[in-house]
Amino acid sequence: MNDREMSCNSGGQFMDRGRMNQNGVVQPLLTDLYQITMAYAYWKSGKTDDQAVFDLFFRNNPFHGEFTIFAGLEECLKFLDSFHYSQSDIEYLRQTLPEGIENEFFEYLGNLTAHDVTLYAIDEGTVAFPRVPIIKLEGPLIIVQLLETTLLTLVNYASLMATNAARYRMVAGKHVKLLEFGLRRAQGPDGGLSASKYSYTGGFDGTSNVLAGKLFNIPVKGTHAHAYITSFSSVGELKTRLLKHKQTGIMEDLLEHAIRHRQMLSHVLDVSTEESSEGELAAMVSYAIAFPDGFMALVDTSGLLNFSAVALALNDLGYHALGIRIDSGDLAYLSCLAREAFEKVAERFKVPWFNKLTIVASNDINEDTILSLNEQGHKIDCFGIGTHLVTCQRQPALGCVYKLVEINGQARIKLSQDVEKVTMPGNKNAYRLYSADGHALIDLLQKDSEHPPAVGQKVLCRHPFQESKRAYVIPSHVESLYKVYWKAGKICQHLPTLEQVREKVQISLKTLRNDHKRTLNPTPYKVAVSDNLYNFIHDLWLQNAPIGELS
Ligand SMILES: Nc1ncnc2c1ncn2[C@@H]1O[C@H](COP(=O)(O)OP(=O)(O)OP(=O)(O)O)[C@@H](O)[C@H]1O
Ligand SMILES: O=P(O)(O)OC[C@H]1O[C@H](OP(=O)(O)OP(=O)(O)O)[C@H](O)[C@@H]1O
Ligand SMILES: O=C(O)c1cccnc1
Ligand SMILES: [Mg+2]
Repeated sequence: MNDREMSCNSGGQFMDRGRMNQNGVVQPLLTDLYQITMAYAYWKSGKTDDQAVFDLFFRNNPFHGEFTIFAGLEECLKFLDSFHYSQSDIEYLRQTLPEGIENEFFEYLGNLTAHDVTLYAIDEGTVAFPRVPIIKLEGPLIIVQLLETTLLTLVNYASLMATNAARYRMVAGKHVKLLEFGLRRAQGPDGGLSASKYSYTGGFDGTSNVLAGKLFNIPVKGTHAHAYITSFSSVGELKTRLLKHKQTGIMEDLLEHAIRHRQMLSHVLDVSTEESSEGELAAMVSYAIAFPDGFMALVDTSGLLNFSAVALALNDLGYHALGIRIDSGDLAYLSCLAREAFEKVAERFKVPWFNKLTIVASNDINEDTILSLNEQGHKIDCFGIGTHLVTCQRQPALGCVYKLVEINGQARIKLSQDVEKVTMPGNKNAYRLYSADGHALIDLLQKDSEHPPAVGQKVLCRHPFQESKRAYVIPSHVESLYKVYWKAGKICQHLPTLEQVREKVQISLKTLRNDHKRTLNPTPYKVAVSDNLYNFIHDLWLQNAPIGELS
């Protein structure tokens, strides 16, 4: 039994604690069958030592936006590090692949590692743009081909999720807290964990997903569900009403305090005590007894009276409630109503901290809901967002692809009727050119043999396919986008923590002009090729495009 099997059998799907962890389900067989059948055919045709270059890139930004956040790199590196077919993998392949596969091939697979591969990538957490490879791999054709599907599955959802989260963060503004509540609606358990991890990367503040909290060191947060309220129908059901005073240590009847305050509050808030449910009061009292320092209650329209009564009762015993969650109705209106009520109570009962009670809102929230709530004016401090965040409702997949661009030093181009799908051939480098005010101006792809662009020097940037579209750029700063992350069997960069990647996202987004980031009709960010690469692509295109015949 190898390490991987042991770690799965010992109950943990994920290994290690703390940093970004390798998911146990990520292993060489987590791929499409055709990668392995191609590997055999490559092997049979003597291509074992062919040297290939593959680009991993996407063609369109998601969510009708003009940027994408690159995420998933660390998982890719961990995958390369552990890449190895176990005995049982080989056994399974023997039984599964078509008959007649030579035994030596299985021996070859059994000894295969990613040690001869070199991986270049842009930093995880940076903004990325269509056609600029976010990862570039060099190495023996068979192994680099075998990595395709797994790398794509590690990057596509991670980047989509991080981008989605970053967009929610942009519309919510930096002062509102964002919590990910999506596990129950996510695409399965692994989708749920990835959603929690990468929504944190993209700018969320925490998750309700406890396992994600443990594995990735993400803050875990939560309130309570409707079930807790509806599980009580009267105060008679309370097994205890007693709570120790925080300072004196004397046990007091919390319910009694709450009922007394409820009478007075009903005048202040202009709500009759008849309108508020006794079961709800019982539920809130019992929850407050369980969490006197962390009392956060789910309120329906009528719940403000009971909440305020219990919060004032807690105050009598030396505790400060945290706030409420609203999960139905008009969230803008109800949040304003709640804030107004809290302000009244703060003044009338001389409890200034009541002004600062947190108002959490949830219920099918998406980017548009937040934009609309912003327009209407609201008093929400925190959004709990599930379904639309984790399922990426507006666009459920990012279309990263993995294309062969060079083999044995020869550039390869994939032609298509659709110009969008023509690949950028050859081994390339990528640079981001910045203006004097620190904004990213353009991403420039060059042949790897070219000199990098230099600060203060005019560089011709050409649209890859439209001859007349070109511009001179004099960069104030040039960023070489690729770093070697994996070489000779080793991760060769210091890997940032999840927290650092999260910070990187915000830093990187700041370099983008606002018109690239706005939600409605954002301006496309320019991606260009050097004059040299332009001519190279078009010569190769002509060489490879068959000449038609008219008859
Ligand atoms: N002020 C508002 N502006 C725009 N959208 C809102 C506003 N308030 C709530 N919403 C959204 O409107 C939708 C209301 O959904 P729905 O009518 O199903 O909920 P509800 O009936 O209020 O609550 P429940 O979940 O209890 O059925 C939700 O997607 C919510 O996020
Ligand atoms: O709405 P989301 O963005 O997915 O956020 C998570 C939701 O999950 C919970 O209730 P659930 O949806 O399970 O039940 P309910 O809304 O019908 O009460 C919670 O009350 C939120 O409404
Ligand atoms: O803690 C919460 O309020 C929560 C958690 C998951 C889903 N909905 C709400
Ligand atoms: Mg719901």
